[in-house]
Amino acid sequence: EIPLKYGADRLGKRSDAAMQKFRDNRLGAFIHWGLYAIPGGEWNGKVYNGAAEWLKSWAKVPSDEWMKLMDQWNPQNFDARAWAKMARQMGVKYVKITTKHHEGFCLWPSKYTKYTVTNTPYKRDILGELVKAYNDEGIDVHFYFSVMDWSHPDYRYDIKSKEDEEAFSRFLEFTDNQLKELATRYPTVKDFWFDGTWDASIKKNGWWTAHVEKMLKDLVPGVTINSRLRADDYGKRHFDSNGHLMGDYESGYERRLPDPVKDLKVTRWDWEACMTVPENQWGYHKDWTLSYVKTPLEVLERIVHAVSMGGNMVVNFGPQPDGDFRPEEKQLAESIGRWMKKYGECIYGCDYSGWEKQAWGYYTRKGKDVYMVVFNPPYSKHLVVKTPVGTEIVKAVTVNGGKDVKITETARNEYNVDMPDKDPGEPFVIKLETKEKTSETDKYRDALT
Ligand SMILES: COc1ccc([C@@H]2N[C@@H](C)[C@@H](O)[C@H]2O)cc1
Repeated sequence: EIPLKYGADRLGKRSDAAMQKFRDNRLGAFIHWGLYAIPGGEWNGKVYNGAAEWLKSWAKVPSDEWMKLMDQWNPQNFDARAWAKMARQMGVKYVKITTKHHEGFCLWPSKYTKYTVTNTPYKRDILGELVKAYNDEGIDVHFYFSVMDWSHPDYRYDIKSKEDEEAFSRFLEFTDNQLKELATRYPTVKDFWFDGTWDASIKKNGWWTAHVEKMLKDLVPGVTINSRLRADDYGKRHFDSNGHLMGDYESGYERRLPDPVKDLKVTRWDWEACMTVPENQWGYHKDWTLSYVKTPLEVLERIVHAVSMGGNMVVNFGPQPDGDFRPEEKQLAESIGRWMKKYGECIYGCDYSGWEKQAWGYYTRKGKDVYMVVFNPPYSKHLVVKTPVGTEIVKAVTVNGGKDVKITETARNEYNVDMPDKDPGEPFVIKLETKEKTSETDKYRDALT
């Protein structure tokens, strides 16, 4: 292995209680809320179909002009407790909030910049109110933090001169101060999810990313940090130059998921995916007709897909400038919540089963129980299940019905599991209780070929 000073500081998954809680949570929500919600994708009468939180970039708006949006930041319908109730009803166990996105506007009253909620007509500490409201509902709070900050004169995309070096060193100190502020003002924070860390300037300062991970773990015992923060001695990101994951969980699956057959390697580490409901909108965009918008069923399938491979899924919400949510997002939260209420035991605290995926859907596992989450009912009316050698199915029951399901052994380690006689009309779940096979004589005979 290559000797590294700033590579992975741990091999294998974290096994402490805080990480287990991160893992057991499985389903989270993203909140992308900032000045970009005010224009909602439109600038000077032109609607841009790129991601709304990047409008400043698409419309080439200078930062001082963009920050004038602060004078319009006055979300009169903002109600942190209503947001937290919506999250609880959706069944999310944690919420990741954009404390500061690339634009540099802070949802908390930071002392280190004038670009904060304090200097707006609204004044109030949005982040503080949200942390309290979510925690009061038993929901963990994670902080999204963009290192890249378009509002800061000392930010550099690359380091090409002594001047760059001095400016960026000031910028890294500013960033340290903001992170210490977040960790001390909001000590119940459970995770920092870093973004805006792909530039050469960061890759040339891998030491700093290792320092940030250590600083936050000293300030907030148990806190988790995503892999996207980290760069090693040679600028390698996410995985260090020896191929070891940095940070506590892989965070590269943004608007995409690992293939359930070809990418089984991801089951070796912790990972968390995040997704948008339109094709590519994180912040509020006034016109959702510009791209395909996923149905609740399509969102649900992605949630189950992630958990079936040992990952978490974070579903994004882009609140309106008035502080309320658009109807499509309220309906999505309700719909997912109704399903989670009935079948959530196949999600929370579940992991990769190690079983071979079948066409009808996905497996998840909790201890010796394996869940079949059926999205595609077969014409044969039988759900084919292949168990690993040495594992046998003792019993099958419907989740949210508790009805026994008939299983027929059809070959060695193969079973037909009957479909419920009444079509549930929605993705449904069968729980398989398994046990390790006693060594009995095997009545099956392989063909001689
Ligand atoms: C250059 O490509 C991107 C794409 C998305 C992002 C940000 N990551 C997502 C989680 C959102 O915050 C999006 O703005 C940044 C750069």
